[in-house]
Amino acid sequence: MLSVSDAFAITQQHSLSLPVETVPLTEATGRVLRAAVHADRDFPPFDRVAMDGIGIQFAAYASGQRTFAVQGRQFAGQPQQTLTDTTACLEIMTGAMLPAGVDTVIRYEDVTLTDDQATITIDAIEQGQHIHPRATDRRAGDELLAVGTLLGPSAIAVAASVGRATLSVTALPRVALISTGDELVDVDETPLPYQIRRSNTYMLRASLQALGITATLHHIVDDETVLKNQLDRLLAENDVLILSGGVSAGKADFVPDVLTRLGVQKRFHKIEQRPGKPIWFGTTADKTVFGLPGNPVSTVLCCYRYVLPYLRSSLGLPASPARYAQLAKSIAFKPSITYFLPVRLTSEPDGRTVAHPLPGSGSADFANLLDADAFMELPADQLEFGAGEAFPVWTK
Ligand SMILES: Nc1nc2c(c(=O)[nH]1)N[C@H]1C(S)=C(S)[C@@H](COP(=O)(O)OP(=O)(O)OC[C@H]3O[C@@H](n4cnc5c(N)ncnc54)[C@H](O)[C@@H]3O)O[C@H]1N2
Ligand code: MOO
Ligand SMILES: [Mg+2]
Repeated sequence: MLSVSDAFAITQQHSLSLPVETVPLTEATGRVLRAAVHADRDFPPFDRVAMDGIGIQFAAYASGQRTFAVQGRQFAGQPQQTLTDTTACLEIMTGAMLPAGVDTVIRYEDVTLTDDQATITIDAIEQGQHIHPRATDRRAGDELLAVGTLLGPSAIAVAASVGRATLSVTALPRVALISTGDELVDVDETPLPYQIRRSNTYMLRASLQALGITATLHHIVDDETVLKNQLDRLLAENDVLILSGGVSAGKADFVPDVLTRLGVQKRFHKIEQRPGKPIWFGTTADKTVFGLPGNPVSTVLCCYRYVLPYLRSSLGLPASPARYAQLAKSIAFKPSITYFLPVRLTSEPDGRTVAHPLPGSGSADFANLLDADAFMELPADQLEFGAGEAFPVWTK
């Protein structure tokens, strides 16, 4: 049977080639940049006053002068003024252009100001202080935002500052989430004694929302013909189908067969792991199908470990942020398959991330995941896992 790392590699080899689209700056948050953004001017674009106060020529101060006649005021948003009398000063405000002839700024806190003169009250004045010189941060033409940037608040601010009212980003895939099973009723229905409400597709929808993807929800009964017809239609209308249930050994587990008959090429079925062993993955030339095992904990694990990384790399992001944690206490797991242990992560004062095991009562115990916030990946070739040992953790 396939190892976790081989299965992961296969999913990554088949990541989608999504087109580029243009979106308004105000709607670009959380999207992935596909055309670099460059500085249209220097950063800052002029010698910028960094403190409210007075501007002088340092030479006058150096020669012992402490009291300066106030020649005028330079506000932010005004064209540059000139200090014409090199023994006088100009009042200047943060964000203003540095007046010509001024090379040193002294804060209001460090002067006494009367109607027409300012007297410096401190001794430690340095030439050039409180000036943010032109182009010290970035130069015109510099690349500010690279392709692949996840657009967060700072990136949006930088794009705004260089006049980008629109940005080129990866188009979002069309994703359908499909529950299967005759035992399942919708959230607003009252289950009969042998029924349950479906929850997996709602979990998946919530997970995908973090990537900006709004997936559609569907349910299909355990009937081969109905399944085939519905999946045929959903394949035509979407880039990615994510199914839950119907992939194991039961007499109503039709999903793998039906997908094959629809021309979806199986890339793997089953991974050496617990939970989530019966996962199915297949592709066509431009579509991808995940058949996730129906047990809710398996669905969550497969979502965190395979589906979210797949969608991230399809969008142009790193597949998975490498995160590690240390086991809070030792654990034994005998079968030589990868064990994904539900854990609660804590951040310790010494900087460590510690994983507290919450094994729960198996892959149907999804209430356990209310306390767990990640799965720790314990490798197949190890049977005992000691307190303090570090392993990767997978989360939303
Ligand atoms: N003979 C074998 N039986 C099973 C095996 C096996 O290897 N041999 N594997 C077990 C494992 S492991 C898992 S996981 C499950 C996977 O089952 P399926 O993917 O076929 O899923 P179903 O049979 O449809 O349902 C399983 C379970 O999950 C519940 N479920 C399904 N969908 C939802 C949903 N949308 N929301 C909430 N709960 C859902 C369903 O009611 C079942 O209880 O198979 C084992 N069996
Ligand atoms: O692998 Mo199944 O996911 O244990 O219930
Ligand atoms: Mg089944």
